[in-house]
Amino acid sequence: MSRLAIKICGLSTPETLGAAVRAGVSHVGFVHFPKSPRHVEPDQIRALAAAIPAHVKRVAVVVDADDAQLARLVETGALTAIQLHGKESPARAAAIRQRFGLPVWKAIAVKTRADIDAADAYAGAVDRLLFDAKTPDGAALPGGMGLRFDWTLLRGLAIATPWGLSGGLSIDNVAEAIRISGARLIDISSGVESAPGIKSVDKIMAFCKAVQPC
Ligand SMILES: O=C(O)c1ccccc1NCC(=O)[C@H](O)[C@H](O)COP(=O)(O)O
Repeated sequence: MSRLAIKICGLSTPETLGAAVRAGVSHVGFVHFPKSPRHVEPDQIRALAAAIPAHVKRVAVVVDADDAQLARLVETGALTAIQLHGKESPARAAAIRQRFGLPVWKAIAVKTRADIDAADAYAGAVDRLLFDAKTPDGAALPGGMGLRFDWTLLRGLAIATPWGLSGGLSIDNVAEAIRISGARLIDISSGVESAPGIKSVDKIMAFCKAVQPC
């Protein structure tokens, strides 16, 4: 079985980024969305990414970003993928992949099985799907809220597009989430924070340790 991939999302300091790298993550995520407490500007991403070894992939997280915003992020030269976390259509996702020449991930907001089924529309348009919990109408953010969905909805999922699990994961529940869902990539943000936007070195370490036996 392939090694489990871990993405820590919403990193914004050299200390916590370094902890994630030491803990063995495969991916780090930089949120570029001004309403988020985890928001980072392209210059910060460039500086932060400079200290990351090449084997750790760097994902920019955006919400319905226009081409100008995406161009500023891609021009940092720091990214290995773009994660679309808004209401981007399959056609828009495919156009972004074509225009910017980077792998594109699409976050799928999940509450019911119908949401998982609807992800089929992105086949061929994106490189990875990230199943995340649907946030309530009017929520401040479309992600990073610590909400989870019914992981059994992913059991036995047979789709060609690589996928990952996100939403409400924590040190205490991640092993169960992996066992139930069968995910081989997991993504976490608020579960390794001491306050919104403040990542904890200790929690990052403990989370990665909790994943190791899986
Ligand atoms: O984290 C944010 O602030 C954020 C803001 C806007 C769009 C997406 C955002 N996060 C995306 C992620 O990939 C999070 O890791 C994912 O939603 C899981 O978050 P959590 O439930 O807090 O682990």
